[in-house]
Amino acid sequence: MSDQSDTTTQPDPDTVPGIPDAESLEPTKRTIAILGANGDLAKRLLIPGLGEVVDAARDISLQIIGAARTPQPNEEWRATVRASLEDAGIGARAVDALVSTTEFIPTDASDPDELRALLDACTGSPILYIALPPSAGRKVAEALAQIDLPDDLLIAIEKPFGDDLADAQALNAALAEVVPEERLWRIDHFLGNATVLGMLGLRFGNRLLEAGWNAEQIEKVEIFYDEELGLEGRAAFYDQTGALRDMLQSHLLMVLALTAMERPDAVTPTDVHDRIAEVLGAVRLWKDDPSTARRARYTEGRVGDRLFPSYVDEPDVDASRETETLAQLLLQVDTPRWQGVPFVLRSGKGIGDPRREVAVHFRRSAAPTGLDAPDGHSDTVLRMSLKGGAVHLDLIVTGADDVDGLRRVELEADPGAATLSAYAQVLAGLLQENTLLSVRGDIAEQCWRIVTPVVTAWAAGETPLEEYEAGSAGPTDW
Ligand SMILES: O=C1O[C@H](COP(=O)(O)O)[C@@H](O)[C@H](O)[C@H]1O
Repeated sequence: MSDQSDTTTQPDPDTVPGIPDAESLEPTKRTIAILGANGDLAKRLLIPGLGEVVDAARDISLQIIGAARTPQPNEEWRATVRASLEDAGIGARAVDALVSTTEFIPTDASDPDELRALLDACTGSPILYIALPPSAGRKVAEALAQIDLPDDLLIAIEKPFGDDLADAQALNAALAEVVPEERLWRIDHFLGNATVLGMLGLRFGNRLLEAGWNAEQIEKVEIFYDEELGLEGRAAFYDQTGALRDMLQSHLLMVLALTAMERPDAVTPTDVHDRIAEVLGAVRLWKDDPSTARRARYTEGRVGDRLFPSYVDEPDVDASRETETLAQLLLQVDTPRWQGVPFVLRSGKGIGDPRREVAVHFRRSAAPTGLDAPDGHSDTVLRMSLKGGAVHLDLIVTGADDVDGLRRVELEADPGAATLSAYAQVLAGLLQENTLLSVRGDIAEQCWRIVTPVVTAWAAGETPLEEYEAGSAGPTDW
């Protein structure tokens, strides 16, 4: 039985540490040169994200340079930038400032001389933003290693960070030849999600939760990020990537890390990253068994008012590839705090009524006989939404006139909408030179280590690729 209480608590934002405040950006003149500027990511997320930061912070001066191998007239590029910003609802002042200064420079990202020319064209402190497929990152790093670089250069690189563990290690080594770690941002926009970093405030700002955040009190943790979206024309990227690499290997493991890590001494990049690395170092597949990981892909179905073809019939999909559109991992965290607690991570595309939350299921209390909740679920559940940041606590209470009539009520704490989207929040960190919301190199490698046995088992065909109808809830019997 579920019941919506009207009890709403509003946490004081000042007590929740972490997310950089866009209003507090220092006046800076920067140029961000985007390698892969004609890609979907640049237009759909990166340029709008930069627009959001410029819109929110009046004192930042940013120039965007688009760079890609295929030449593009400046006028065409400016129109692209304008459309991308306007479609995202960026204010006219920021749109005009960014469009009036942007230019396009044709660049072969593996050619040292062309990279040198690109950096020379930057009028502000340069940021080289690598928005290219994982295989291209190393070539860029190797080309950069052959030229003199400006001392103030920052490098950002998009996920997935490499194709596998060995590739991520090689990419880390190549990038380390070019810039020190504190000038390198591995982008994972989930770190800018208000819920994810807000986890620090929620967990460590509430003694009640802090005291019960362990295996003695918690039965299981679910981290779900299902989406209604399907392939959306991204076959070139997604068909070689799949849900495990696209969502779980990067984003959902970061969410797990913030959920399960020990308390950092301070919310500084070093302290937080050390705690993240430590907890991820203790994560393994449940009982080290790759068959606990599951995969599936959608078949034809209706999602809302859209009719999805089967994944294999989507344009440019190679049906022989066995790409999964939904992946689930069952993990254990081998720290004293989490012995025996399963962590379920799942993300799927083409899901109707998708769940996007961290759900912490507390163990059942030893209520006296006769006080069991009528629906059989007497456990308390804390749900942290990964879309919007609201926190819900499902509690069991006694009915007002009936001491053994238990019912479930839901308390909601909604911190309200963040000024910046998750993507823009991470970009604000980059423009502020704050690495808190960047994925440190060792952390990126831990993420790959965790999923490697699954990648291997799936490549060997050891786990069946199941099917679910687009628009359904996905497989529910796992
Ligand atoms: O990085 C990615 O994330 C999105 C989901 O994040 P959202 O903030 O846009 O909801 C996912 O759709 C995409 O496949 C993936 O590459």
